[in-house]
Amino acid sequence: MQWTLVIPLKPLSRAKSRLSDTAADELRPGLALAFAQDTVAAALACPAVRDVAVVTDDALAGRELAALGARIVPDEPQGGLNAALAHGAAAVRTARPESPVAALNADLPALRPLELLRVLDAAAKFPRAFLADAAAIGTTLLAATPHYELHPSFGTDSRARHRASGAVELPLTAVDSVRQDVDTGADLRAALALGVGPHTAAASAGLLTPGS
Ligand SMILES: Nc1nc2c(ncn2[C@@H]2O[C@H](COP(=O)(O)OP(=O)(O)OP(=O)(O)O)[C@@H](O)[C@H]2O)c(=O)[nH]1
Ligand SMILES: C=C(OP(=O)(O)O)C(=O)O
Repeated sequence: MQWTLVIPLKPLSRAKSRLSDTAADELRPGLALAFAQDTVAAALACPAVRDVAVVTDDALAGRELAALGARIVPDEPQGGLNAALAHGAAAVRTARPESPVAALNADLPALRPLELLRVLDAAAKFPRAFLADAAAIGTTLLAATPHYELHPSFGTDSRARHRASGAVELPLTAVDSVRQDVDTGADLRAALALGVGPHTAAASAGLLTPGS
């Protein structure tokens, strides 16, 4: 199955507020962009991914992610994360009604294409399926196969909500790079330990010193 991924990205100036104890105000927009660049590049390198649509109103991020090969969809609803995802999925299905679609967070800087392949192949067996994040509280990926709506319910405690909505939780092991979202300094440290993409490696150089 060849998937279209929908990746939401809020304006960089407002992104990653929970990293404020790790990265200063003037550094966080660049970090958020780097996370998104590494996420999009790894997603596009996955053999099960046909294309990537990024829902964002950020002009700089739009240019940089389009340069990597993503389609940019303006965040027309202006209604937050789930409205942006539903809008992106609808745009995809308008163009290709039979397309399998999956929402993927933009903050997965350690994402590995072959781990994403395993997740998407597993998701292909169910109408709707999701992968819990590394903290086992949230969600990093929510997938819907053809003829099924995504019905995204991301945000705090989204794992329980997605499960309650009928989506099947994928019980995969060894897909840490798809689960490791970065919200806090501890998350960034965990992602760096897994191995991040080049944009995040450059943007985070010097941020976390050993033992800090
Ligand atoms: N297009 C769009 N994307 C959003 C919106 N809100 C959040 N996102 C994206 O959804 C994902 C998860 O978002 P959050 O965890 O709420 O926000 P964050 O910027 O990653 O981190 P915090 O500021 O620390 O909450 C990230 O990829 C965000 O960029 C929105 O209103 N529109
Ligand atoms: C939006 C989510 O992630 P975050 O932890 O980045 O808020 C989520 O887990 O549904």
